[in-house]
Amino acid sequence: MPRSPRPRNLSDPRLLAFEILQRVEQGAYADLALDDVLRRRGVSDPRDRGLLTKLVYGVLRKRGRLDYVLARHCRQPLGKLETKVLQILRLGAYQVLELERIPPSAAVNTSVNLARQVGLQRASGFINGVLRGLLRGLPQLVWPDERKNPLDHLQHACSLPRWLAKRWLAVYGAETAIRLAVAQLQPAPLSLRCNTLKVSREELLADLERRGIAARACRFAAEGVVLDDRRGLEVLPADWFQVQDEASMLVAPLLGVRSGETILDCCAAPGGKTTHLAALGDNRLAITALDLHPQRVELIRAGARRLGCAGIEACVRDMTQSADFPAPAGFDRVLVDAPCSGLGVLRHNPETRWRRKPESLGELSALQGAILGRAAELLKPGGVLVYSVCTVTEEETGQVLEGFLAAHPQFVLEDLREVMPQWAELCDRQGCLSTWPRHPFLDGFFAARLRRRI
Ligand SMILES: C[S@@+](CC[C@H](N)C(=O)[O-])C[C@H]1O[C@@H](n2cnc3c(N)ncnc32)[C@H](O)[C@@H]1O
Repeated sequence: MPRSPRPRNLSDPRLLAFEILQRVEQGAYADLALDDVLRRRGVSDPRDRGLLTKLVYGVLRKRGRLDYVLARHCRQPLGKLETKVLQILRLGAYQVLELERIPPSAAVNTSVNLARQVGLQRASGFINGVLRGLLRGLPQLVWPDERKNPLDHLQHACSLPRWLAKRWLAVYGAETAIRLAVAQLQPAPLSLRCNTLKVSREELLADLERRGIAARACRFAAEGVVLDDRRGLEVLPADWFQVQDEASMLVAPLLGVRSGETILDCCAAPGGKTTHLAALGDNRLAITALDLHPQRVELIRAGARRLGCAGIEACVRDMTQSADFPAPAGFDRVLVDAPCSGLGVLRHNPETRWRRKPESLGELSALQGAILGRAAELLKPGGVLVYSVCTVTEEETGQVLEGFLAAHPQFVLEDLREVMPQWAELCDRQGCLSTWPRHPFLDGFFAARLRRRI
């Protein structure tokens, strides 16, 4: 007689991780799915919350490594397995290979139990067999050699999809590509942008120190703080900071806003850079913040309210369409922080590496070009236009820029090494900001500053 499914412990981190990974498989964003589960299921024990976060992000980041090892102990190709079974195998393999504090036998047993809890008792013997085989084979495990076979090393040891491994190898060479890929396997540091409308970075750091919470100033971003202790998020007043990666904090200052100016932020949601611009302008700017999605425009408004930003008007607009609003050539400065592949923010959104396909880069490039062209019409002669993306693929950076400059001879590219000499080491040969590959521990951001001739 088949055994009946085990009763579910609804706050079991492994069960919740399995559910989240299933949702991600169906298209959800890992961070949103995780937040949603933490909120609705009330996982109160901080250790359970920690394990759940580790399991979800770890499996997504290291999927390439896990699959390499699992494939050696599974008679069928992994692609032929039922997705739910593969997910449980990955969760089990992740605990065996990467979580030293979980005894390997416990990792196997809890995986078998998990299979029973989710109605996969028929696969529990198979899961047990594969994971026990993996355990036995661990002493013989050899990763592809980084010198002899850097492509396989990037794919399997560094967990990149093969197409991306090939690209990075071609663009950066083996050593740099591997350094970059290894850095993207680490969790991102928790960095905050200090809201200078309310507090200075020195005051914020001093406050954290008084509370015994370890934190330090970011290296490049003037308002940036890295928190070594997540408790900082709970003790600081909510209007003192915005969670934001250091590389993302480098974009708004490139506009060089001045008090009283009119600013257009074309792709503004959720508003990290809009609120940064408001702070840089000391709340004395008129900022029009647009985004395609109404629910995301709400996020801009909520962020502005929380941080005490004035002068922001947030509206729903499709920037690829020629609309009657905003008025042509009306803005002193324009930011196009365009929708992109997100291949520079793999530490924050680890599912992107598996979701993104090389075919989509051409479409994104066309979309970015269309938005940039429309944005250019809205800038005053003599004004500054900043184009930025959280990726560094040539299609979405150099090619967009080249196409734009060819079609808009009234624009010139400015050299950011002159505008921001303190960030010269973050700039490429054209004088555009390009954090990778020199700084693999920042997110991969690209930004170019253009000026419209008078
Ligand atoms: C990289 S995100 C912007 C991040 C934002 N600047 C920040 O710092 O918080 C790109 C945004 O572009 C928006 N978007 C996509 N297509 C658009 C379009 N055709 N017109 C306007 N916004 C668009 C997306 O909804 C998304 O919010």
